[in-house]
Formats: sequence, C-alpha cells, structure tokens
Amino acid sequence: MNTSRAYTARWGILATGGIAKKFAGDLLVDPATRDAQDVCHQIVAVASSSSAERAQAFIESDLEWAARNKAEKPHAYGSYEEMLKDKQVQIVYVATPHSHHYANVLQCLDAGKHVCCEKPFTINAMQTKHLVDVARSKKLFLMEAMWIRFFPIVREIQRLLHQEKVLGKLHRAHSELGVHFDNATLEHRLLNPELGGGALLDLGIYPLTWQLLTLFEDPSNERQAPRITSNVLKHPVTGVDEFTSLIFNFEKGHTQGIMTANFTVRTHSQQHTLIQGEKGDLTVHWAPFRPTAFTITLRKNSDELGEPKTTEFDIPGGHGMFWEADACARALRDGKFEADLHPLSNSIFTMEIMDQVRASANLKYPQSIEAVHRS
Ligand SMILES: NC(=O)C1=CN([C@@H]2O[C@H](COP(=O)(O)OP(=O)(O)OC[C@H]3O[C@@H](n4cnc5c(N)ncnc54)[C@H](OP(=O)(O)O)[C@@H]3O)[C@@H](O)[C@H]2O)C=CC1
Ligand SMILES: O=C1OC[C@@H](O)[C@H](O)[C@H]1O
Repeated sequence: MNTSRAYTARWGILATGGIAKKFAGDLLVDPATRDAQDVCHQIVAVASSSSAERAQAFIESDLEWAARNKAEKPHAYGSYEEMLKDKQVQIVYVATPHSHHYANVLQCLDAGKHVCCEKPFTINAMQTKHLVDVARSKKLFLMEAMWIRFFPIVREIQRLLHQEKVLGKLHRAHSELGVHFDNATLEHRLLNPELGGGALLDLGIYPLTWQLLTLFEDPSNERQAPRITSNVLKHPVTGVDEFTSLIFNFEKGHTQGIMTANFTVRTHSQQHTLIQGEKGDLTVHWAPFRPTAFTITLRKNSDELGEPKTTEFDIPGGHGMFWEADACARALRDGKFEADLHPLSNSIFTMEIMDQVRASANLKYPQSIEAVHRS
C-alpha cells in the first residue's frame, strides 16, 4: 500500500458489539485492494461501556490484532467518556443500539469529535435535527452510516436508472427485507422497545432506502416527498412493529413504491428489490443491506421478456463498510461537515418518514429514548 500521500483518518470505536467488529475489521483492510489511494484509516482507540477488558478483548480476539501486523495497537478504554477525552481520536464510529445513538452522538460532538453513527440515526426526526444543529454549530462532520449508499453497485444502479435510463420511464418499485433471528429473546435489541427495537427502524430502513434511491431520487420526481400509506402489525408481547409495510405515491415522478419489512419470516427471494420501467425490469440481488449483483431484463415486446443480463460486483477483502469509512476520511480531509453521497438531509427525511409511519400506528418508544435534550 502506498500511503505516503494518503490522508489518514484516526478512528475511535464506540461499543464492541457485532457490527463494530465488522466496521473496525474493514478499517484494517488495505485501501489499495479497493483502489483507494487517497485515504487510509487507523484505529487509535476502542471503548466499551462494559469494561476496559472487553475493549482489550475486542482488539485482541475480535480484530485478531496480533495476526494483522499493524504498527500501533489501539488504546482500550472501559468507558465511552474516557475515550472521548483522547486527543488522538479524530472521528468516532458509534455502534450502540438505536436507543443510545442520540445520546452517544451528542456526547461525541460535545467532546469535539467528528461522528459516523450506525443506522437508524436516532429514534425520531427531532433528535436527528438536533444532532445536525449541534454538529453544524461546532463545525464537526456528522454522518449516518447508511453504508449501501457508498457501494459502487448502488452508484451504478442509480446511473443506469436515472442517467442512462435503461428501463425508460420508471413505473414502480418493490423492496423488502425480512429476517428471522433464531435466538432472539424478548430482550434482544430487535424486539425490545427500551432499545428502540422493531422492524421499521432496524430492517425497514433498507427497503425504504431502496425506494429513495430509485423512485424518490429519479430526476423526474424532482425530490418531491411521497404520499405514504402504511400498515403495522405489532409484536404481541413487546409491542414493537413486527411487520411493517408502506405504499409510496411519488406524484411528480408518477411512480408507486411498495416496501415491507419484518423480523419473523425471511425474505426468500434472492432478489429483494424490483424496479420496473417502460422497457423492462431491474432486480437487485441479496442482500438489501449488502447488494452484490443486479439483473436487467428488457422487454422484447409487450408480452415477451428478453434474456436477463446479470452484473456482479465484488466486495474486495471485507464486509463493504470501508466505502463509507473512505467517504468519512475524504470529507475530513476536505474540511466538509457532511458526506456528498449521503447528506444529513437524507437522514432527516428518512427519520421523518419513519416518524409518520409510527404516528399512524401509535407506535411509541419510552419517553426516555424519544426525548430531545436541547439546552
Ligand atoms: N450496518 C449494518 O449492516 C448493521 C448495523 N447495525 C446497527 O448497529 C447498531 C448495533 O447493532 P449490533 O452491533 O448488532 O448490536 P450488539 O447488541 O451486537 O452490540 C451493541 C453494543 O452496544 C453497546 N451497548 C451500550 N449500551 C447497551 C445496552 N444498553 N444494551 C446493549 N448494548 C449496549 C455494547 O457494547 P459495549 O459493552 O462494548 O459498550 C454492545 O456490544 C444498531 O444501531 C444496528 O441497527 C447492526 C447490524 C448490521
Ligand atoms: O443493519 C442491519 O442489517 C442486517 C440485519 O441483519 C441487522 O439486524 C440490521 O441491523
């Protein structure tokens, strides 16, 4: 790797759960493997709210540090507060449950750190707006880690649909994500209202993002907000949304979208998103949160479809979270406070849609995690 001219982002990892392991692992992948010559990453600290030993174990076991042949080992902290005092930490990756994002991001911003926070950004749009105000007032970079937006395959799908117009005029899109967690208990973050559980915030955000990427961001829609109807079926014990479906009318673009999410039955189709236009269809292959291929099938005539053509995309050497990390590094290098490919207005808009769906189903979280702490 030739890092002599590359800008280095110095990361602190806040929380040591499942996704923190994947993201931190991706930070350690040589950027040259994805043809990124201009930025690289260093993990300078890891913090666990459980203990410093847990943070140490994350570095040694989860990241398998010894085998990585890296120069400096990250510092292990036993609390988030302690890590946020570390001057070496430039940007923090927040990987706590949904319920904690708002408070943790505020903590980071108050400590003068740039932030990349896992999805969903917060519990509601008011909280997101507050974080945006704080970041802007402190001139700090802030981004929701909606990682698929940075995948080359997603950029290519948007180019084909919106610029090349391979399908001609778009008509409709169907997107879904259903997941079944074999060992999920009622306390699991997905089922637990105290942790901001529910299908919409955790899983639905992906099929919702596919609707935004395809129909909302179609130039003919001129970014006009859709008219939405939704339906929610709550979990009988914990009351979070177990099944959630939305229908979008994009009036300007004259398209209709349908999305659905749940945490009880898996999406079986390998093709989670289907976009249909006047000339044919484009399907995106599994997974909605980690797309790897798409197929275009053009129509021969009104009754007959032509040969499907599949294009595959590699995710070189990791999980694919390095692309969003590279975007953060470039923004820091360039003195930008938000990412070009995923500006904060996207996150506010997403949270507003999810607020609307929750309001129509009277789906509330405990006040302690819905609150906004403007001083
Ligand atoms: N982009 C993606 O593909 C994915 C994103 N996610 C998102 O990442 C976030 C974390 O998910 P995931 O890693 O699966 O969750 P985990 O439960 O595996 O990890 C969450 C971590 O947060 C910390 N934490 C702090 N307070 C609490 C608390 N009260 N209860 C539980 N954990 C707490 C813990 O770390 P510690 O003890 O070290 O402080 C814990 O390990 C969620 O927002 C989720 O939506 C999740 C999966 C995939
Ligand atoms: O972001 C996610 O993507 C994958 C899912 O399995 C997980 O629950 C979710 O948080």
